[in-house]
Amino acid sequence: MKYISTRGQVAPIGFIDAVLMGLADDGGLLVPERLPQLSQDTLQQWQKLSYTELALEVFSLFMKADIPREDLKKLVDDSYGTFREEDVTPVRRIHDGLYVLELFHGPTFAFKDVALQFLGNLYSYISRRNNSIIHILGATSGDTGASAIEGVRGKEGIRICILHPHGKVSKVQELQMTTVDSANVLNLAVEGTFDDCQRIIKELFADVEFKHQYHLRAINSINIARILAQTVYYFYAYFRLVDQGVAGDKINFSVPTGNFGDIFAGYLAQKMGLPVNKLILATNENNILARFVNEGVYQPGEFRGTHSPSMDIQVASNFERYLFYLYGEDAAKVAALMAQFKADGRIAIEGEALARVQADFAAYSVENEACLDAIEGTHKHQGYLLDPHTACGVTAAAHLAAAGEVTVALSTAHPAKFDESIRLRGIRQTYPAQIEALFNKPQFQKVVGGSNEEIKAELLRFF
Ligand SMILES: Cc1ncc(COP(=O)(O)O)c(C=O)c1O
Ligand SMILES: N[C@@H](CCOP(=O)(O)O)C(=O)O
Repeated sequence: MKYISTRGQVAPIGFIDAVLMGLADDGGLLVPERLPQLSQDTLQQWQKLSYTELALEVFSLFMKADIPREDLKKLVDDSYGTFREEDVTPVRRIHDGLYVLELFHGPTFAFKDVALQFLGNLYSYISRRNNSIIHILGATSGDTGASAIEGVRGKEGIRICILHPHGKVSKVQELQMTTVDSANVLNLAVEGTFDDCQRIIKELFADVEFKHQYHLRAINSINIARILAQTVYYFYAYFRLVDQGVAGDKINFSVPTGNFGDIFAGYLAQKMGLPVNKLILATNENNILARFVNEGVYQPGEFRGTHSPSMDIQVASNFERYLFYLYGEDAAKVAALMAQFKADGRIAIEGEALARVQADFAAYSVENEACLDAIEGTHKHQGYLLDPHTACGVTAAAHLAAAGEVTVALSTAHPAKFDESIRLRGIRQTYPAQIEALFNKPQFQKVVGGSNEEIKAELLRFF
């Protein structure tokens, strides 16, 4: 399998080169040259596989030309061996129409671990195999940073610098990132929003000379490995519902969305042949993506601090990957649209293209109080505690799933990570021991203003 850029100016490259390139050198994003098409027979054979067996099959489709199967198996086993549940991503029934796919049983209690445990091990593997230097630069609204740091802390040949918006992540997220006392970890707390952090790293990656000179690598979902790893649990969830005899022909997935990575993984799974009815896109009040689906206008609005801070995102990285498929893999069209977005700050579509978007996704923007209502209601009536991001997905499903449809809501974080929001409705929870332990540890982070030059200087000192 080769990988190409959404903007068409990168010659096809193999999987390992795609991982190392991160952001495509022409400013676009890498995607598989062609998507595998799964037959009914293959889906039937996969039905009985464990999570790790399934991951190995899916990964093989995309990576087998670059990584021998026994090495890939070891990477998969090591990555998912750190999860607290044997099932890795178990599915729980909330009621007949609603199931929750728990993606938070990894080391940092968020769905990011599913891809980042793998990517951390993969970087280690590449570093050993190619004797290459891995300097990771990432931006986070809280979960990616903690997960990426956990994936590579103390690993030889790897250094990681993470930018997070100062004071805009939850206390547990901040502690998870900043209590890691390791010489290969640098936390920069930027005076700004997540969008500022993401813009800075993208501009630094776009400086191809700088990127190559300092061996900069990405762990955000601009890295295609992240998306591919996240497709696995859509298949796994579907198979578990089939086991329980509730899947019918097709099921809905409801996905809390910020950077458009997680739902884009579901979109790819569907394009590969997974029987999906509706892909429900849930946003919080930072609702650029819901407005795009419902009105056809992609334009950042005013930043809102919400109860689901990890989704306080205006400019969604993976949107460009979706445009590529929306316009029939026409890279010139994508390049023109992204140039227009850079110049005008908006993209507007209508007619047939908008109809295609609305066939691909149903979207709902969840207001702050509605998010808390869902947490309180589900806790009271079903005895299940949702985190605020998951609560956005559950709320969107309640609005957009039709009677008789079955929806799997992706549960992207453990509620303990967002106790500030949950307490607002008088709910008291007990922290898992690993999270409780964080409160007694010293923190290591540097607050920075956030100009590109300042960040560059920090990187040069660190790398
Ligand atoms: C807990 C949580 N839920 C949902 C999301 C949204 O995922 P994505 O950015 O892949 O759309 C994020 C991060 O963005 C997150 O950390
Ligand atoms: N919510 C994310 C934002 C970064 O998204 P990514 O999927 O591109 O890494 C976070 O927790 O950092």
